Amino acid sequence: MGRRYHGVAASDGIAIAPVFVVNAAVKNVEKREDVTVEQELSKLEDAIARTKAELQQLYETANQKLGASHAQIFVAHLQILDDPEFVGAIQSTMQTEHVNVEYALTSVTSQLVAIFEQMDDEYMRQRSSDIKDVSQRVLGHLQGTSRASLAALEEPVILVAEDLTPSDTVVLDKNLVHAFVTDVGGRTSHSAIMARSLGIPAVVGLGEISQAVEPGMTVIVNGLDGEVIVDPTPDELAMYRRRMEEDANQRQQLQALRFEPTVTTDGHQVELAGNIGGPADVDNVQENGGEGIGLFRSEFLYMNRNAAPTEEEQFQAYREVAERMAGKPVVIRTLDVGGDKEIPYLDLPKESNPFLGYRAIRVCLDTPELFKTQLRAILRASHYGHIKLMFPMISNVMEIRQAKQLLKAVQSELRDASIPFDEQMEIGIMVEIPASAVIADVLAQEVDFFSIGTNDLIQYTMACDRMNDRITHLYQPYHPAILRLVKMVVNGAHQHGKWVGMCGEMAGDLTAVPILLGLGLDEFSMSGGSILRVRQLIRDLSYERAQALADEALKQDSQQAVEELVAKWSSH
Ligand SMILES: C=C(OP(=O)(O)O)C(=O)O
Ligand SMILES: [Mg+2]
Repeated sequence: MGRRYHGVAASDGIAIAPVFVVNAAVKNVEKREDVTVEQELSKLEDAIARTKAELQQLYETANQKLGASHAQIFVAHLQILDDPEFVGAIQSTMQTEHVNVEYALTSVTSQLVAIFEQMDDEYMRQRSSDIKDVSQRVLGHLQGTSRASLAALEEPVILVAEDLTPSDTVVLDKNLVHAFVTDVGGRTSHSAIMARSLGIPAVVGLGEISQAVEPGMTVIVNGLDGEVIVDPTPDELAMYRRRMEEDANQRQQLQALRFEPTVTTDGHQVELAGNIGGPADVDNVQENGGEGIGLFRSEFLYMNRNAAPTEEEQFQAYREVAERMAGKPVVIRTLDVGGDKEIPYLDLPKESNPFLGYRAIRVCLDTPELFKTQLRAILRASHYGHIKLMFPMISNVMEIRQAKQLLKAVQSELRDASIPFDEQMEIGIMVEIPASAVIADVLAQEVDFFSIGTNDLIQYTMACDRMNDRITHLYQPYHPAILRLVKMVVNGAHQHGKWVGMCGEMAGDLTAVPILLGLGLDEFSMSGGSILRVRQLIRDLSYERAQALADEALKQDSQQAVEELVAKWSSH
């Protein structure tokens, strides 16, 4: 038997390929004083030239795939390599102390990082992480363990890493990277979301898998069950190759449903949409028959850069998505920063309970200039497609009113400037805090729609951190309390003639879907790869039976009882 590891099933599918270890941990740097300074200087020059070439390539790939705003970070990194304070300091350390280049590089880096980290200015503090990043790249070239080769893969591989950074994932070629496997992370971490949007299998949160494999070893990644098999036996390989084939056949067959409506056997229709983090993810939603974008996580536009994206940069991204969706709805969620989503340049305070703290709409209402820039960009883009606006983390009616007040102010500025926008744009909120679910009937009078964010709703209802792997058994989507809250939200919306969707992970969960359908959900939004399977399931169901199932599920005493009920129900 091969060695088996269990982690979080982050993106489904099966892959078999040799391992490519990303950034095989940079080896420890020793201080050596028996060096020839000339030689060390020339090694530095060479490593810097290679790092520049690598950054240039990253810049071009990012610019092409994700747009200028995402590419900007690499320009900043290139500038560091031209900065005499950095390069000059490394050279003079080698000359005055007669030490090896690796040592000079790491000691200058730590000195600069320490200086920058103490500065009051957040922008300057952010520079310290850029310097660390650039220094790692140069060191990688000096030690021959660079991440650079990731951009120049030639054979299919499975990436194994402690974690993958946005600058790694930007350059991935999904034809060659067949899966991801990482030590850290959960279903909502960056690498997991990225894998789902690329449509490749991934297992994350595996502990120390990056230490347990050697480059070139064969591994099987089973993203359906969250399992990784290292060094599989011929029997295991044969079995998983068969499963891969079945999986591929099934996907092929599902393509027949790409342009079909999602309608039950007794004629009840719902909408299936996709979740995206930016324009690059639209393809995957369209290839899988998404009827719209149910969640555009706009915070991804703010990540991996040194300053907030300008109005124009945001406008271009929103407009591109709206145009490519060609009249189909695109729900853009305003900035949801905080919790696990860090954006260093926004200078948010460190908090002991960040998920219960200063995040999302709370930050936006408190920094109206930042918020209004985004609202202007979204409104301007609304002229080019069917955009809907959504506010995250709403807990009370006052937040909605304040946000709408700011929106009104921006609308009137645009009118004054004769800039066109969609006057009828729908305004909705995420329902992801239990308080909002309970007063959904009240909130429904303030908005056009709801989208239920179960990723947060479950963690807040169960008092169970969604990132904490010690308590995953308490993170229970089918807990009757969650089902009852969903029911309250659906009823609250429908009572006032508003539609209600769900964009948390639960919307793509095949066990939950029949119950959610029966509870009356109008729209289901999920990662692109899940859409067709959910469509197939719903097209085989009767709405009447699903309603009876939902009624029964609400009466159960536990998540386990609900699971048993669904299993029994499905087999009839
Ligand atoms: C969709 C949600 O938002 P996010 O995962 O981005 O917090 C949610 O909370 O369910
Ligand atoms: Mg959320």
